[in-house]
Amino acid sequence: MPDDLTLPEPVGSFPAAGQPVPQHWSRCFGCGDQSPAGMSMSFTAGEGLDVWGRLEVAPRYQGGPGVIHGGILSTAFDEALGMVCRSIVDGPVVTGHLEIDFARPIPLGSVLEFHARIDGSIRRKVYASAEARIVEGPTADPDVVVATSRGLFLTVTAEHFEKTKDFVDGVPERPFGTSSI
Ligand SMILES: CCCCCCCCCCCC(=O)SCCNC(=O)CCNC(=O)[C@H](O)C(C)(C)COP(=O)(O)OP(=O)(O)OC[C@H]1O[C@@H](n2cnc3c(N)ncnc32)[C@H](O)[C@@H]1OP(=O)(O)O
Repeated sequence: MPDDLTLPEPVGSFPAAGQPVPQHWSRCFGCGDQSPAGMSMSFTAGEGLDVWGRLEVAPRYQGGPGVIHGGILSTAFDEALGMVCRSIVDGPVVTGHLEIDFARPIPLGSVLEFHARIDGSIRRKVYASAEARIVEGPTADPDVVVATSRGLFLTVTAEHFEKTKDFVDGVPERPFGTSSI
């Protein structure tokens, strides 16, 4: 992380502390309410440049026997870190780099709480970090951090999605999306 980062003021569009942070896109796999196979994560604004997120670990998120798939957990962190960028960016961001440390197994049936914060920004780059705790479920302990993450997000313009925006319901000539099978 660069040592010349700044911590901007929150943007006016970011909700007040304790208020829901709305989905950024209804079809988003992480937070969208029109993504039936998605994760339906919800978010609340924190006191500063931070958000709280919630994920119910459904049985279909299974990786190893009885535990969450690491890719699902990575997706949840991606979403939480992207969401906190909204505290300082009034426009779209995309993930440039994402890293995860998996500290404890997370059983299916858990409810995970994410706390994500802005570490700083410079030019188009926003650095954020987060941790996750199990707050409900068989091994719930709000004092134990079960995973941590850091990410770099880049602000982009609407033009970034220009070539893909017509594919929101799938690629028409390819009924199974972009797969060749
Ligand atoms: C409505 C609200 C929604 C907000 C809420 C959003 C929540 C969404 C949550 C899900 C988000 C996703 O999963 S998004 C999907 C996954 N991500 C993607 O598809 C992105 C694919 N990658 C790209 O399109 C591109 O590589 C970009 C846009 C990330 C960067 O390309 P670019 O725009 O040409 O930028 P570029 O000039 O290369 O780099 C700009 C600066 O960033 C640095 N940089 C770029 N990439 C990296 C990198 N991986 N690691 C380190 N540094 C990097 C460069 O060194 C440079 O630093 P310097 O010279 O300034 O020092």
